Amino acid sequence: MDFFTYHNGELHCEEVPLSRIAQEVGTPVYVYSQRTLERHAQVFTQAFANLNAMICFAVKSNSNIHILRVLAEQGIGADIVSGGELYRALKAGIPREKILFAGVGKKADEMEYALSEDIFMFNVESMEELDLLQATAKRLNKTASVALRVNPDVDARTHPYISTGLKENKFGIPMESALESYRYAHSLSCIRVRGIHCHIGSQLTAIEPFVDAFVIIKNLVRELLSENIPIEYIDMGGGLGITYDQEKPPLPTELAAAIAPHLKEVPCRLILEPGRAIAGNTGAFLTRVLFTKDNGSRKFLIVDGAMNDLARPSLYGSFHDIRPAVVREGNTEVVDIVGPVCESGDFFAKNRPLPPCHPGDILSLMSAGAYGFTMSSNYNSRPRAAEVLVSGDRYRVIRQRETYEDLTRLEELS
Ligand SMILES: Cc1ncc(COP(=O)(O)O)c(C=O)c1O
Ligand SMILES: N[C@@H](CCCC[NH3+])C(=O)O
Repeated sequence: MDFFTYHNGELHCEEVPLSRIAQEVGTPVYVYSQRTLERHAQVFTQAFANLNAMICFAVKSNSNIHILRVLAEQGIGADIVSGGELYRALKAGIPREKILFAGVGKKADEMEYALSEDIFMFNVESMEELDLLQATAKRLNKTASVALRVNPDVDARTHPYISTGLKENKFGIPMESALESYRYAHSLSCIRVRGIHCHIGSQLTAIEPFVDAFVIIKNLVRELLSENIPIEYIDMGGGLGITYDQEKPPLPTELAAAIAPHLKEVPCRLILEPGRAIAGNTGAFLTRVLFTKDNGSRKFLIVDGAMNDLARPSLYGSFHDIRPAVVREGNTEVVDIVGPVCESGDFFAKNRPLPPCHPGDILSLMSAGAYGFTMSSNYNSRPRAAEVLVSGDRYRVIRQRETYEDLTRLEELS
């Protein structure tokens, strides 16, 4: 459920008409609904409350510090993948004891930063990484709490670019060597083994892959415990999908119910790292129609947003619902919605039926709250979009639109 709805033919975010934001802040612009964000955080947290799960939001999905602050107020922690995300999480007031550091390629300076901030846990993905963490912790006279990320070889049945739990993927430690890797980790003086981590992919719309992976992990945990290797936490990562189009992903309560009987069999606390399920449907991306163009066989709407602002359609062929901010009467037309970037891959939708649109009209690309702004770039020297947070009948800019000066600021060397 979200709070983007039409009133009298005008699309609103909570009580604010999107056309007003477009007019006052300009386009392209990301608009987030605080009420939706809070609701999603609460629904997710409550679904797993009986299981006493720790919820760490995947900062990569939306890293604006104002969004993170809203989530921190809901008691949510952070799953980070870089020093930059750690900086943001701390700045947003996420308590260090709720911060997990994941990722296949952590650098020594990032480990040093995280160790000096005493974060909760590192999710380690290779033995070389473990050695570097041991050496770094030793140098700083610290102990690093660790979970090893294992790769259960389970098919998440999602887009291949965001499937991470198959043997062919770069993520995690293979199941065959997991036991041996844990024994080694347990022997290191500055490593405290505390958990096990697994994340099989993103935008999952079936429950079975989660359960299959959980059962594999549970069995491994039993083996580890029998060797007196202490596993206090099972971190199942993120991955729960959302509805972009017609998908019917499991509800958080359904996922909780499916995992609960297995979790009972081991003395571990559950950790989850949702990104999209919390942030995805809290955001919309607004773009203005610049021109229309009919080349005889196709009709194009050329808009002022582009693949640099919202990469998902170009990158994965993803579907985002597109709604006019103000609905015009008239016959539906089938159009390609494309941006100004010099690539044919710069499109938001192809062959999409839309009500009639004219230059100046505002279109809203829905479900853009996760992996939207965070994946944006300055390609074609396009300043990145502004971000706005709506609460009730008010809104505030939570990230200013970049300027031309911002584009060259770091190149001014003398
Ligand atoms: C380790 C890890 N945790 C959590 C997430 C968040 O995933 P999602 O946004 O699908 O919940 C990701 C991204 O897929 C990830 O790689
Ligand atoms: N960027 C991807 C999700 C990646 C998940 C990263 N672990 C998307 O937009 O769907």
